[in-house]
Amino acid sequence: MRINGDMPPEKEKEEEEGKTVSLSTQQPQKLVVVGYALTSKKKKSFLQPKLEVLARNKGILFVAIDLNRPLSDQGPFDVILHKLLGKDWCVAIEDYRKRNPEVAVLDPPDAIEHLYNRQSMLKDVTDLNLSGCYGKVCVPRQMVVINDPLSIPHEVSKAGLKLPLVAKPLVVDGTAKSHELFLAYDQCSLSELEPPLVLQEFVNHGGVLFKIYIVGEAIKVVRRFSLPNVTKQELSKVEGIFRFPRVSSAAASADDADLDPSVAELPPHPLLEKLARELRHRLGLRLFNVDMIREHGTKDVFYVIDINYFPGFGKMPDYEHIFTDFLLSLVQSKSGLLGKLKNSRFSFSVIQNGKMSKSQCPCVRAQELQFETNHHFTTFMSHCLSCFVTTQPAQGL
Ligand SMILES: Nc1ncnc2c1ncn2[C@@H]1O[C@H](COP(=O)(O)OP(=O)(O)OP(=O)(O)O)[C@@H](O)[C@H]1O
Ligand SMILES: O=P(O)(O)O[C@H]1[C@H](O)[C@@H](O)[C@H](OP(=O)(O)O)[C@@H](OP(=O)(O)O)[C@H]1O
Repeated sequence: MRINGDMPPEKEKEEEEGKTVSLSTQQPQKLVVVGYALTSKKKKSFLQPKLEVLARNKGILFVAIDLNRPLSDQGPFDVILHKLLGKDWCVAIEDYRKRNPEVAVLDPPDAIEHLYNRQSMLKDVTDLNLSGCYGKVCVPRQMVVINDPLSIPHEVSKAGLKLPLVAKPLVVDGTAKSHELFLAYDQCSLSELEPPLVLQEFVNHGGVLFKIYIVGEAIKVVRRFSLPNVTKQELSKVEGIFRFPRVSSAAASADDADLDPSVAELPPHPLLEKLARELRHRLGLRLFNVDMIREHGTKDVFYVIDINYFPGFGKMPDYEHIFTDFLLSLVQSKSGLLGKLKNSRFSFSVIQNGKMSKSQCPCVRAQELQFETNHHFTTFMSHCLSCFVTTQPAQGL
């Protein structure tokens, strides 16, 4: 396909081979091929026509990965997007990532796995210190119950958790059951719950929740309806455990609703910037969202209650622009880093010695790696590429 005038012969050849597309300007662009491995539900919500059309106009092509064929026989891909459960997929994509460091695989399966457990999911937030960022970000007090439901009332009182409590299945595995949540008003009824679960203190927040979507460096925050406050009076009168629906995941946005301004005011942007930067780095992920609430009656005390990998981006305003820009930026920063690595003194010493001391590591997570074989070096390259995209440019390069 050629839309515009003359083109150098080598470009012409590339284009005939289907590797480049010409857009409306004079510059032919290399096609960015994005392989995706998503459930049919996720494909439907994410790969909407408005995304595919804009992507095509920007030279990005989405290609479905065939799960019945080896990944290595497919592609070549520039980027892989994936959200599938199961050990087999994790092993296959991890292996592919190691062997193909030039492909931006979003995201590493072990980092995604970290979010599939409601205990580990919030750990990085607990460790954060965002002082001086116009607000405080906490995690509700919570405990994990693995077995023996009859012991829950005693364990809860021993831990000093305050009622009401939100009971959430410990593991989030994409099933409807893993999103079945209960609100418990009294201690005795807690023994009716089915472990393994997390019991989390309910934080009054005025019925509005902030969903902070993170796509690489981009942040988008929206308001959603959430559970109403539980008053002291209600707590003293009501007993039992009550299942509640996925209220904040409904498509209805609270952005245009007539809300109390002190409840509706968005969290300060510098706070969100810092939170996103820290979590991107600590989690090693580029595609996620954070559910955050403001403690009712405060201006700047926030709680993170949930973090989701590859959430419903289709509901994020402008997602098609944000996502396509992100995909293009991945390809650009990747070629920049490869060039730097090839020319750097650092990569030379790694290849020469076949080993790297900890002090030479350009990024935090690479410190865990040792380079005894070429394969190890390839692993590092793959790791470092993802680090480069998620964090600052690596030191020493
Ligand atoms: N500690 C809490 N205090 C107050 N409300 C809470 C708390 N935890 C959860 N909620 C309410 O319950 C809803 C669902 O909780 P959570 O996001 O943890 O579950 P989920 O199953 O992972 O939901 P989804 O994946 O749909 O975002 C929240 O959006 C919020 O309305
Ligand atoms: O975008 P928000 O409001 O956060 O809600 C999402 C959930 O958090 C995700 O867990 C859902 O994705 P999965 O069904 O792949 O887990 C995701 O499903 P979707 O992508 O099919 O819309 C949403 O339900």
